[in-house]
Amino acid sequence: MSIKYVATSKLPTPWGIFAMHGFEDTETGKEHVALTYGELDAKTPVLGRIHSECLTGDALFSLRCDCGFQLQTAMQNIAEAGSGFILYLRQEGRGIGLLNKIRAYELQDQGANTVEANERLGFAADMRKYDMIAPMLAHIGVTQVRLMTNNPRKVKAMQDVGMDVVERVPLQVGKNRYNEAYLKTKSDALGHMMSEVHFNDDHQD
Ligand SMILES: Nc1nc2c(ncn2[C@@H]2O[C@H](COP(=O)(O)OP(=O)(O)OP(=O)(O)O)[C@@H](O)[C@H]2O)c(=O)[nH]1
Repeated sequence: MSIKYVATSKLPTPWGIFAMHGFEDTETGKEHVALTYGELDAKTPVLGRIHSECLTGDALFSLRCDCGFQLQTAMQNIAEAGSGFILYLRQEGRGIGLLNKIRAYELQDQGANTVEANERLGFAADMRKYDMIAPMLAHIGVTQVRLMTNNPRKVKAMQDVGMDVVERVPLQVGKNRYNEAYLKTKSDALGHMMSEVHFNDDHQD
């Protein structure tokens, strides 16, 4: 893994003006982004999130998952806190890629759950790796984190690269009639800590 910093620009959003830092994995060609807000101080715990790409949820308003809701809430929380970061990692579909995720969704439309669908396609339930986060966090100057996630594997990934995760901040938003079973499988089979996901089912057919 070789991560190269490329450039930084402003990213105005509904929640405030973030800075957007672009990185390239020169071995795989994958392009990753770190968003930062406010001043980050290596001596102070920073509110942050590692977010894996979900084109359908983050950009296409899908209600099949909670991804878009989590991303927006994380950005809002960071802006309200006055500082923070999001590492936006290009590992779509828990690492299987967009087209395979659509294949998996096709199987889920026929009754498989999110784990079974991956496995029927010959993939592990979660193929993600987090080795790119160390150079990205080093670049933005973060060492202590209040990590917004329900996923214990992300906490471990941070700790494995030497980050001090001073707190796990639950990010339980976006539950609706279309993703209820998906969230239950994440909790039952993938170990996500999701006891109190907020039910915001105001979406009609
Ligand atoms: N293979 C597969 N991937 C999915 C499905 N639904 C969502 N995803 C992907 O799951 C990933 C979710 O990423 P995150 O929201 O960062 O992480 P998480 O593991 O849910 O953990 P949190 O930090 O608690 O949100 C994204 O890469 C999505 O594209 C699905 O049904 N099948």
